[in-house]
Amino acid sequence: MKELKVFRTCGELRAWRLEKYKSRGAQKVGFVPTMGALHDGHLKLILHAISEVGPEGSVVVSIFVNPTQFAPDEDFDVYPRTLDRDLEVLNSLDLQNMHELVVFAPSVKEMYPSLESISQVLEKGTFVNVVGLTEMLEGNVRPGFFRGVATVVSKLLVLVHPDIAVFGQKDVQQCFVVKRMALDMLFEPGVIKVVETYRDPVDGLALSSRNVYLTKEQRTHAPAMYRGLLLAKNLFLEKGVVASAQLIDCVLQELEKEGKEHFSVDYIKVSSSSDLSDVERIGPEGAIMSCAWRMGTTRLIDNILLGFSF
Ligand SMILES: Nc1ncnc2c1ncn2[C@@H]1O[C@H](COP(=O)(O)OP(=O)(O)OP(=O)(O)O)[C@@H](O)[C@H]1O
Ligand SMILES: CC(C)(CO)[C@@H](O)C(=O)[O-]
Ligand code: BAL
Repeated sequence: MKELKVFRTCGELRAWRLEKYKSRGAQKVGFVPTMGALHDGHLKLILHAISEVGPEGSVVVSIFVNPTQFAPDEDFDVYPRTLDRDLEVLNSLDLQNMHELVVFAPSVKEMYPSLESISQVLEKGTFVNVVGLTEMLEGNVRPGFFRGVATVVSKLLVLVHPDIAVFGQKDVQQCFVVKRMALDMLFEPGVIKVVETYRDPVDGLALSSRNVYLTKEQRTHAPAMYRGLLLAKNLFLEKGVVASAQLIDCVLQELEKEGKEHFSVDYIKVSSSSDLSDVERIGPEGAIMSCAWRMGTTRLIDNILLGFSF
């Protein structure tokens, strides 16, 4: 079994990356950014990166709970931090088919050296902001969220300089935002790859680090949202229904059947595949149907693609 390399500082990661360029320039580097508390959804992204870089390649997995994407009333302080377990999970992967796996687990001070931008009171510091694409859906409910994501992802891309960086479709708006940021900030064309959502094989609930917050009862009700999304997808594909209101109603009916008191819905929307604005009818370019809801204090998201793919 090959040893994992674990770097805690930007300096160590930079030095490693420089060595890669110097030694064998043709080796590919894949990158999977995460906030840790690794689950099988993350592992799918890592396996995807491993298969893309090939046996000579390296994959960097970052584990960093990024303070700038959490609002003051969100769960930054209690977000699951399980680094030792995460390292065990990564160590147990079969690494025979690849050159090396690197974990980058920096401190907040490493990623935000002036510490200015992490202040929730001061509006100071350096940020990357994707204006447009970030104000609706998740951005409407979590103002500042995508500014934090775009900022940290651009820092990480600068450090790792990967050939490919892999993101999960579960966070569909994040995929749009990161792709646009990479395009506009002149990162390598095509560097951002999106991998489909990995779901519980039995009931289809999208795996998420936040699922651990669900009570047993909430967990049994949670998959109804995905069932609703699938029924809507079926209406679109089999019956040619393109009216957003009808598709949204189909999801709401499924929640009603499950008991709508279990779901506090933030939004269920059908959005344009070019700029994520609301659409009334789905055109030939397809659309994204996405939703966010709360079960008690836990907030979950999910989506399906209708006639569109990344
Ligand atoms: N079920 C999943 N299938 C595929 N990718 C996923 C899945 N869950 C998370 N990811 C992806 O993993 C990457 C890291 O996500 P993150 O560490 O925030 O995990 P998470 O489970 O989404 O956590 P949270 O519940 O806090 O949103 C992101 O690109 C995210 O889209
Ligand atoms: C991309 C990311 C690691 C940036 O902090 C985070 O938003 C996530 O885990 O999806
Ligand atoms: N998975 C996206 C990170 C977040 O929800 O904070």
